[in-house]
Amino acid sequence: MGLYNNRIVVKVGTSTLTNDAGKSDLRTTDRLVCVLSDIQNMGYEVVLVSSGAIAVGRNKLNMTSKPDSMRMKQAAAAVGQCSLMYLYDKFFGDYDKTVAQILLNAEDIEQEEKKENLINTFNALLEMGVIPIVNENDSVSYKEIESEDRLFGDNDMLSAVVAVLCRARHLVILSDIDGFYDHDPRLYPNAKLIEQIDTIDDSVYALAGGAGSRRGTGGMRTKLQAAALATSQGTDTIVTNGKHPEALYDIVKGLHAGTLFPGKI
Ligand SMILES: Nc1ncnc2c1ncn2[C@@H]1O[C@H](COP(=O)(O)OP(=O)(O)O)[C@@H](O)[C@H]1O
Ligand SMILES: N[C@@H](CCC(=O)OP(=O)(O)O)C(=O)O
Repeated sequence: MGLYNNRIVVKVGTSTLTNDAGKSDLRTTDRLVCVLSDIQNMGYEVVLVSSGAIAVGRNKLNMTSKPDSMRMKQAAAAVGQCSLMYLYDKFFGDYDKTVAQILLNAEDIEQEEKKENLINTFNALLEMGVIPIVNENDSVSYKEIESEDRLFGDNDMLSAVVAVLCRARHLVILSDIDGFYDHDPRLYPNAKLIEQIDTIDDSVYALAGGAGSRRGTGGMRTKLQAAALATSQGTDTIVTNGKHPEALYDIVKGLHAGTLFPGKI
């Protein structure tokens, strides 16, 4: 079965949704919501994979530092997910859009029956013009937050899984940086942006460092893993800067933005 050419999955990371003080970056969030709504008005089906629950919860609970213990992270996620969805519902509502929340963990796609149900739910929502907003089910799926051999790893991988389930033409991973560079630009100021990567092999993984900010997790390594999965199923994957969500207009038109990992089939 082929891909849906008008279907796009967009992943946004914590580092885009929050500012340096750890509070919600309302302007960036609203601009992203505006562009996603506009793209849907242009005839595209949009799925948003959004991180941010732990950071937003942490802020709401006045936790001064990133919680170390699993129970505090899960508690922060439970509080933050609620606030995050309230914000999305409000912002998307301003553009006359309806959103839905889908919280997932690895078991939900490992079992064939659950996976089928999930695909049916996505399709039903998209047919009705709803914008599904997906996150890991952090408050129950401790494996996803902590374990090394986890399937989702973090939301980069989750977004690739969702793009594959939805058979989306495009997966766009919005980060706090313009794309994939030949070195981590935070450590190497002369690093150069790579516009297209056709093969994700060990030499490419060797260029990828970890998370850049206190708020992000995974860094470029998990984005490469996500791109490897999505492109193996034909989905074009783009890593670009979430501070400039207008790039999504170019991407749906097939124009260049950030770093492109072309789909393989
Ligand atoms: N080769 C690379 N190219 C670009 N960024 C890199 C690279 N290696 C490591 N990074 C880091 O990855 C960070 C983005 O990932 P992350 O901090 O997890 O944020 P997000 O919230 O977007 O997932 C960048 O800010 C950058 O410091
Ligand atoms: N599920 C977690 C986010 C985990 C994650 O992958 O974060 P990020 O690297 O900011 O995309 C949350 O909502 O806080």
